[in-house]
Amino acid sequence: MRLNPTKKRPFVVGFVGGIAAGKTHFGAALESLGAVRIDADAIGHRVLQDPAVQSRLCELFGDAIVRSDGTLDRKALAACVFGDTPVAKAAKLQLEELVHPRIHALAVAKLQEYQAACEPPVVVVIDAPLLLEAGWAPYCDAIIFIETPFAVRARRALERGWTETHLRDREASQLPLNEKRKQATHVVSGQLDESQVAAYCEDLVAQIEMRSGA
Ligand SMILES: CC(C)(COP(=O)(O)OP(=O)(O)OC[C@H]1O[C@@H](n2cnc3c(N)ncnc32)[C@H](O)[C@@H]1O)[C@@H](O)C(=O)NCCC(=O)NCCS
Ligand SMILES: Nc1ncnc2c1ncn2[C@@H]1O[C@H](COP(=O)(O)OP(=O)(O)OP(=O)(O)O)[C@@H](O)[C@H]1O
Repeated sequence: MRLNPTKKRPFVVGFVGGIAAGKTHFGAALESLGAVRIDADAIGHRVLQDPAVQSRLCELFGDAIVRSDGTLDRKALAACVFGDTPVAKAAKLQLEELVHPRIHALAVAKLQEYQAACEPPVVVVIDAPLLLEAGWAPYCDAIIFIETPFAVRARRALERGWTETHLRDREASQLPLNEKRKQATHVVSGQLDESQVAAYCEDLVAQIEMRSGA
């Protein structure tokens, strides 16, 4: 039996950049053109709801990370793991050792599901803030760095309820921006207006379709 020899493989786009650079924004624009998006933050939040994960987190960080109604307090957990002290750094490693393999397995399963679909999507977007750090680059056909100045990102993060310190603490624990930029295959401004973002994504999809002969 031949297995659908003409079936096209989806083109996988990973977005990287600073926090609040606009990765999800570009991903959503691609989704509106028919792409599907794998959202690593959302998968991470699901993993944190796993009772076995929660119980291990309580062993590691104490019961204060769980609210009185039994749900995990992500803000409290964030306070344990993001910071410049050796204790916070060790705590972040412990959290990542616990959740990253689970996030990775779920994301890869999702990617394989899209790849095996009878009618695979033309584009799969991987929206993973730690795409490079967590070793997901080999899954990507293109890695797009979104270039957005710190001041703009700080304003966006503020609107999300973060302080500048939150932003700096988290960003300090990621790969430096110049390194992310270096490892990318494309660079785009994170300050494009809506119609420019749409035009960029339309052009990208057109190039991908042309390449794959779709
Ligand atoms: C620490 C947690 C509980 C904080 O939850 P919170 O709701 O405040 O943040 P959220 O998950 O929405 O992440 C927001 C942003 O923080 C940054 N961030 C999250 N985790 C990390 C990390 N381990 N290292 C560096 N930056 C991180 C990312 O830029 C992310 O987009 C949560 O981020 C978490 O469980 N992180 C570990 C899992 C992880 O690494 N997720 C990233 C996807 S691979
Ligand atoms: N080009 C843009 N113009 C105007 N606002 C934007 C633009 N790009 C992103 N934003 C806004 O900035 C905020 C952060 O964007 P987004 O969530 O896409 O960033 P992110 O890189 O995915 O963030 P994170 O690092 O937390 O995953 C959102 O409120 C979004 O609507």
